Amino acid sequence: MTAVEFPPAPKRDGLVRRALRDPLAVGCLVVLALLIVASLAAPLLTGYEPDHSVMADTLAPMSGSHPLGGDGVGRDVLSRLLYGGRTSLVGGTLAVLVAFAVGGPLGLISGFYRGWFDAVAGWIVNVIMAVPAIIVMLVVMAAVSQDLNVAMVVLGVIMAPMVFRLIRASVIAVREELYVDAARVSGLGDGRIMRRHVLPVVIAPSLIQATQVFAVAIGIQAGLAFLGLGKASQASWGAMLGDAFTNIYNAPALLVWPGAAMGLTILASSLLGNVVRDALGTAEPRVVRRRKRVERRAAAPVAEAPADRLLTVAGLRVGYPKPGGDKTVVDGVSLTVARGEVLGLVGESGSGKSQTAFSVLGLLPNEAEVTADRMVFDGKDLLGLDLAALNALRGRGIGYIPQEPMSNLDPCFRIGSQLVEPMRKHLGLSRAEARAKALELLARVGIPDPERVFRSYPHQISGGMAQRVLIAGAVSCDPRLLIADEPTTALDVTVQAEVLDLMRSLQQEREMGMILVTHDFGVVADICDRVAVMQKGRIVETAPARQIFAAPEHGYTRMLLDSTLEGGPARGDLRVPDKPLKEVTS
Ligand SMILES: Nc1ncnc2c1ncn2[C@@H]1O[C@H](COP(=O)(O)OP(=O)(O)OP(=O)(O)O)[C@@H](O)[C@H]1O
Repeated sequence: MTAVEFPPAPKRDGLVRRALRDPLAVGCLVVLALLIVASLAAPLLTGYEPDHSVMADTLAPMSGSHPLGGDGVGRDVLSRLLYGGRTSLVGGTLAVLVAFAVGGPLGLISGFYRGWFDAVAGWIVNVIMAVPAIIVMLVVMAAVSQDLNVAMVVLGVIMAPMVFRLIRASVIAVREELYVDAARVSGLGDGRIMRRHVLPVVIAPSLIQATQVFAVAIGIQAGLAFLGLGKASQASWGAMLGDAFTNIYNAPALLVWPGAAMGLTILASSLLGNVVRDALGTAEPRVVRRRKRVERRAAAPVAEAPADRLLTVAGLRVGYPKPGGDKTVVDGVSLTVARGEVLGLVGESGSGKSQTAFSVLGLLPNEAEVTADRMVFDGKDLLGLDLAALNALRGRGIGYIPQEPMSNLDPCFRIGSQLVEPMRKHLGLSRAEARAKALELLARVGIPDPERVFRSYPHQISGGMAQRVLIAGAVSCDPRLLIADEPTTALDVTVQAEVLDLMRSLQQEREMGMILVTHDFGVVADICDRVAVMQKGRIVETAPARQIFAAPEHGYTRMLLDSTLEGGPARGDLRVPDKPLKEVTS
């Protein structure tokens, strides 16, 4: 076994700790905290009510009793500044809360489920965005309420589409990540996938958006108050600016205090958003790789199958709508897998192997048109299963080993937590039991220091290790069928052989059926009992492995074998595999 070098497991700091290392963030937080504390403590810091007017104090200079002087109608400027801070901070917060309460859930659901909900939500959002925001607020303030807080609630609704679009885009990006597919395959339901994999990714851009909405809301609120809208008794920085503007030649200093307070608040919250973005490393958009999702049609009646039959697929077709006519990528595929049998699905790139495997897992994209005469797993009609039943089956009944190990582990979570979660759900184990089983499995798949790997994040282990972790995860809930999609392609040659050995021994020890998708006849010779050869979406030949190597019938199979052998012998003597073959009824 290859020795694996572990870098020392660095401790990942939380967002707050990372942000606090940045002096700019500390400065912004101090400014915002001072503003909040000062406005909350207004009654303690000044003895004047903000709308208490004394004619004698009109444009009074700074003094002991009026530290910032008096305004144009004899009100204490300090008092109005402090109480005005309340109006601005409360208004900004209200707008943020409403925008996220409306746009957040809509964006999450639209991005995650798409379909009709996405279409309807998108339409509503477009309508809201077409409405001129300032006119709506002017109408509301004129006809409904003079309260600036009401205007901020309306502003929140008007800004909700921005939040909706951002969250929807983030969710769409993350749900196309392979580790979300892997979580789905391990049988986790939508709620858990949303909580564990989607929300952590959405939080970062949401925080940045929140600071922007906050800053914009404070600016708009000040604009409304500057125009003279809002209750006369409601002190605000905008109203102070309006008052200062009318006295700009007599007392220009009156502009300074509300202007500085507003500028500082907007600057601090915007800069804080930037710091959060940098701390979370979200400056670059995530790369979208591919997406798989289930779409099922009504089932055909299920016929009796032999007792040792684990999987029957008959007449499977997968097509994708294209402008010039549908593109059929799987065309009438029929195959069977017996208990404890390894079926190799071979063929050149693009022949439809993965699409066939993903059909069984129910992980094809929404746009895929999937039909089959029959798809039965262990007596259960897969075509008739709803999403919840399919989730219960994946992981527990059918395990999946993917092609790209690193992309199938969520970089945000420790390996241990990614192994423990499906076991707790499917096997009903306690956290301690699941942990013990995970450590046992990590040792079983040949990981030299299970405790350490359990505590590591995916980036701290090698590709070969990650594939072993995924194999441990795939068998953790004791599935009866394992689907492995080119499980060694992304690994170097020595590790490939070890991983194959591991898969073979696990398969034999647990008597699992297996579909092994590969284009490598060396792998077929190593592991497979039977082989189905695919070309252009069809199975052109199915035969026991020995027969395929000794006497391939189809010209395409001969061509594939010749091309494999051209560069020299593959692993072992491919034409005469020495392992005993199983008798299989197909
Ligand atoms: N979402 C999609 N829309 C349209 N065509 C698709 C989609 N996904 C896959 N295909 C097409 O389906 C065909 C079969 O793809 P599949 O991934 O099953 O091939 P494969 O035999 O597994 O090849 P490889 O070994 O390269 O993965 C390919 O031509 C591919 O372009």
